[in-house]
Amino acid sequence: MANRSKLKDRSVAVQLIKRAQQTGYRAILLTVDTPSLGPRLNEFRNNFTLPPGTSFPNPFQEGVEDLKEGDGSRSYVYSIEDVRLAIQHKVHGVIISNHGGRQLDSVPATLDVLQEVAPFARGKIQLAVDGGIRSCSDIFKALALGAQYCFVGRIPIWGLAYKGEEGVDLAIRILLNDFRMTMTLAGCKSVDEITPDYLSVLSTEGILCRL
Ligand SMILES: Cc1cc2nc3c(=O)[nH]c(=O)nc-3n(C[C@H](O)[C@H](O)[C@H](O)COP(=O)(O)O)c2cc1C
Repeated sequence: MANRSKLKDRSVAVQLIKRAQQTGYRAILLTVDTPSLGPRLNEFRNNFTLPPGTSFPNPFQEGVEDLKEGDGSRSYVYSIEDVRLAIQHKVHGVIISNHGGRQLDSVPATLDVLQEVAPFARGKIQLAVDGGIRSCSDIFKALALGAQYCFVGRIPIWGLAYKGEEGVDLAIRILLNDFRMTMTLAGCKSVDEITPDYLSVLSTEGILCRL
């Protein structure tokens, strides 16, 4: 099979899922919004490449070139419709993510999407969010808007660059300690107490509303 056509071949995905199942994995996480890599100018400017000897061994033996030609047959949206489909197909959870703002310019901030979809998802499916989470108060806002989970990408990477594994551990500990402090200062004794009542939102008309 020509290497480039692999992503279009659904049987490759089926094989991967079967391998994961046989190996004992109990969950899989699917990225549905990368039919092709976006124009990542920062990565181009920084000459971002995988270090020699690193590759994507699961789908391809040969390297990352495969990702440059996408599978346009997979459509995607970034909205309630995604969540509705996920519920319909009995998916356990959705991560609202914009790949850290690296994939498509001008997509909405993930917190704004979360605010839109959370009322629809409540009680039906779990929500996680990432993209632009830089501080403990960002986590607090995400939980207040209705996320059950909040992920970070760059923060552990910065820790890694600073001091390897120890740096990652430090970055996560700082974030968690600060998050506990934010809860204390906001007067929340448990995560369940973090609700939209703690937020003020500026509407598109410039009006400051209490949620
Ligand atoms: C250098 C870098 C490489 C990434 N590679 C992938 C990837 O291969 N697949 C993926 O789904 N997300 C990838 N991401 C996105 C992260 O999983 C995550 O969604 C994002 O970094 C969260 O945003 P934040 O960095 O603002 O916290 C990458 C992010 C960075 C910064």
